[in-house]
Amino acid sequence: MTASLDRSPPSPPLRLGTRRSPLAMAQAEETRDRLCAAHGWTPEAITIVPVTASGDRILDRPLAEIGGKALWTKELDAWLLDGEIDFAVHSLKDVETIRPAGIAFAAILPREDVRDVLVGAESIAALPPGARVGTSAPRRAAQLLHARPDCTVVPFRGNVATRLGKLAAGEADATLLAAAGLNRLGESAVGQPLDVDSWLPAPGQGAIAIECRAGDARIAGLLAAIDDAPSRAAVLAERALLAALGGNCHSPVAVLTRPAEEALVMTAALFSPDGADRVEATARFAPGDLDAPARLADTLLAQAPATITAHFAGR
Ligand SMILES: NCc1[nH]cc(CCC(=O)O)c1CC(=O)O
Repeated sequence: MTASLDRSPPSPPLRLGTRRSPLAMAQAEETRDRLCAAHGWTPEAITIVPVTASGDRILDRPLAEIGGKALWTKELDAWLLDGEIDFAVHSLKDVETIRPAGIAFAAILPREDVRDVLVGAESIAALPPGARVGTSAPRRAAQLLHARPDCTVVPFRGNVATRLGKLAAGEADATLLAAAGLNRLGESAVGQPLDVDSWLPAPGQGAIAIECRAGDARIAGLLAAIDDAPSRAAVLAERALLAALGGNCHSPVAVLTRPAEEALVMTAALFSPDGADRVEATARFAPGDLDAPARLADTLLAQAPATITAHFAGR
């Protein structure tokens, strides 16, 4: 990361769009701080513009059931395309695989802890028999039921604090959250992180994506200063896998891409929604090679039973 020579702040200030949840606001502040540090600006150089997303308005149904597209990005996409904001910050995990024409990733911030955290028990094995586990993520539900078919999944929607509140109120015995979200909210002491060798995260988990209008060279140039190339290579590979599977952010797919001596190593697993079936495969490829993850998708689907392939459209 190199500081720009021109330290005069932009005038008028740049407008950064974000969802309103406490985690989204923390991510927006992190983005503003990194951008100001990279360019030598004071925080007034960037105005944070909060937007209520449809996904935050509808809280009584599982997301997979609402089914609508772009629940977290629709409003910010419109504001970006209309020029109401200059750039938008998202949890990459929540960004649809196919983006509107006219919107481009301008930066991926350094990836946070990628792991899921179990809150309410020391480990998956230590969950009491028949434990009720709160989650609305099909991936987490399938992973849990694969390891512990005796457990019951309780639908758990809402932001991190809401879910922890439901757990405290006894609506479930345990819940699963992303370490990245907890860390960014200053709640790193909550729960037990799950080892990635036995519990893979979601595609793009822990990464923050910053988008601008495609062709906006001024904003793209400013954002390039905070792009983290290794994180970008890993998460774009995970999105390429998801796209080739014909999956979306509600698909029971778990994946992690790790750097290994000039290469990336991707391990991915697909589940049937009830967790009964699971297939896994690993590939090693060069950063930037998006055909390799697509081939890994083919390999996974070729070895998967119909209980799994029924939930992926393939290529
Ligand atoms: N599905 C909601 C969501 N989107 C991003 C995060 C956490 C931050 C991240 O994974 O980058 C969370 C909460 C969670 O899964 O616990």
